[in-house]
Amino acid sequence: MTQDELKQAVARAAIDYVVDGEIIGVGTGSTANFFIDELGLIKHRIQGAVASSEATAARLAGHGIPVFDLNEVERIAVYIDGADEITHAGAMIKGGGAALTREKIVASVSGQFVCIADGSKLVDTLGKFALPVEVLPMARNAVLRQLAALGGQPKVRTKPGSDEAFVTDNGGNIIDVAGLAIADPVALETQINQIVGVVAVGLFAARGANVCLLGTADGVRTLKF
Ligand SMILES: O=C[C@H](O)[C@H](O)[C@H](O)COP(=O)(O)O
Repeated sequence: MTQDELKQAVARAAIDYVVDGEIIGVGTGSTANFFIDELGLIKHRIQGAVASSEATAARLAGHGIPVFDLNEVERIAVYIDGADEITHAGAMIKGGGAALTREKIVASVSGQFVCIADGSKLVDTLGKFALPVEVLPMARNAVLRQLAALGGQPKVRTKPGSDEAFVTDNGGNIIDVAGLAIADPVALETQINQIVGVVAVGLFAARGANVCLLGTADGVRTLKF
């Protein structure tokens, strides 16, 4: 099976976690895109969705799914999203697509976090994937120096084919920290959250996934945490 087929399989399996009549929290990225396409097929069953990025909002709207502003919504039953890495305990690195801050916000008000990922994302220790951190632009270099002190190799993400800093949906920049072997994800998440100028860190450990639907050659595995 190709990686896309594995992503499609978990996206389809995630439909079982959609709660009828509710508003669904929807993540960002290639796996989430497969999920949005599946959600489009059952859109009559839901009230609508809250998006974790402008790209996701556009794709949802393209399927005719009503997109709600989070400020209009009191509670979200379930949040469904991909991950860049996930451990056997449900801690994740997210933000490869730069949507980590809105993803974290939407996930924080959701009852259940269902992670959908192909099998390559399951790891024993987080950190092979460079850890994304969203920062306020004026604090970019100050935060970069503090992140370097943690032992990794931080680098400002640039726009494709350019030396200019990449700009997120929130007007922030992203610093990717390579070379961290993350022994204690909750402790590192707390530590990075305390750096002034950080908007959000792509470690989802204090609030990790409740369920992971993992695409493997033998079918979709369900991990519960
Ligand atoms: O910012 C992007 C998100 O955190 C994605 O969920 C993550 O990067 C995984 O994306 P993909 O499903 O494309 O591997």
